[in-house]
Amino acid sequence: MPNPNRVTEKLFQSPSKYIQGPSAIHNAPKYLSSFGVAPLLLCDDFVYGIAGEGLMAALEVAKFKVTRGIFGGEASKDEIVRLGALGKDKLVDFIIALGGGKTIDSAKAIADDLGLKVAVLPTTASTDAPCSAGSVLYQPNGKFENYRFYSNNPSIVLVDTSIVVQAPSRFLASGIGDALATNLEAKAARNSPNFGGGLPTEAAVAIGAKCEEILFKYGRQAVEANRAKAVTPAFEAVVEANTLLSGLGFESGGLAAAHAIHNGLTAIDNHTLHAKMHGEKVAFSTICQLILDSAPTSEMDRYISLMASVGLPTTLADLGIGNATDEELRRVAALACAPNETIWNMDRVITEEIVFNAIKGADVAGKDHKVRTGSVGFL
Ligand SMILES: NC(=O)c1ccc[n+]([C@@H]2O[C@H](COP(=O)([O-])OP(=O)(O)OC[C@H]3O[C@@H](n4cnc5c(N)ncnc54)[C@H](O)[C@@H]3O)[C@@H](O)[C@H]2O)c1
Ligand SMILES: [Zn+2]
Repeated sequence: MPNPNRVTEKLFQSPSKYIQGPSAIHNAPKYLSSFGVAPLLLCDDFVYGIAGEGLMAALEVAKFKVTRGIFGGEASKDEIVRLGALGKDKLVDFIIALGGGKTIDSAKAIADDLGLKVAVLPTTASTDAPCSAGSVLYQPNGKFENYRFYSNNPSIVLVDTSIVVQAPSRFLASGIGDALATNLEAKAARNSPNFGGGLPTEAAVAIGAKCEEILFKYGRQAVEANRAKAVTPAFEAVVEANTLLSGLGFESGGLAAAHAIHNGLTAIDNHTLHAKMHGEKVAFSTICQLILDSAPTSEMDRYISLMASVGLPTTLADLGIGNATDEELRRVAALACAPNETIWNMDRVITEEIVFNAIKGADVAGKDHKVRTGSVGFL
């Protein structure tokens, strides 16, 4: 019987404009002039100090009437309602997100609530948040709450690499962990609808592959450049891979097991684990994805070597849960297999038992790699 619900059309979505370069923030007034005259500038106190103050001054010179919204640190409903009320009260006509993934996710939600456009100015290259039409929301205590999807992507994403290079290299490495999952998950989810509800286009497939190519070519070199605070061509390439290519690649390509297992890890209550960055948890989960993909050892080694070379976790112990019991890992697998999870985008047979075994298989693959290379990691 033909399935009447089967999606047949392809769909690709993206921000309207992406700008990246050293000192790009100086051109923000020019790029933002078509959006309105009274932005709500959302950033936390730390980011205000390193970039917000300068941006605010430049916008005021260009005659924008800027309202500063001080982001409290969690992408929670409470925070979104509080800052949305501020924006409404001050009659703002567009939103600017300046900061990391949580600031960006909150700004997207505020813009959607107020029916306004959002301009995203990431100050780290640590996640896929800048380009996507979605937010990951949390409870004020940091527990995952829900995903929220929007009909539009951010209108503009502007990345100033002179600011991003000032961030600790752990942020760039974490972005590499997140971006390394993109191509593998898109390949595993090739025949399932993407986040826009259509099938992946050839462009999305090519973007995922290009993203991965750049990470293997320049990932380690970029992290070293970041440590030296040097904006080099390798650094620029990896910032683009982490931010633009991975963002477009995951949203229009699709996610699979790696992000589902990342979400499943919240089933374990462990402080060290939860202090890990998004991309660090995704890195280990990507090894699980490789196991489920039946990747040969040589292929596993290629990914694990890159992860290890930039300090990403490759074992459960690296994540702080080396002593996790089978019962705990089964809870991770169960959560990764929740009905709405992206793991179901995969073509292969998936059960909680298969995922539990993949987690154990990934852990021993990471351990085996450490023994063979004598590496101890430096996280
Ligand atoms: N919406 C999406 O598509 C998507 C995709 C992936 C991840 N995410 C979300 O992104 C969030 C993680 O984002 P994150 O890793 O950027 O962390 P984050 O937003 O929590 O930021 C971490 C810290 O970095 C600081 N910071 C920002 N810029 C800095 C700089 N240049 N130098 C030094 N410190 C700086 C901030 O002040 C903050 O304290 C998670 O909530 C995750 O769920 C969203
Ligand atoms: Zn991610």
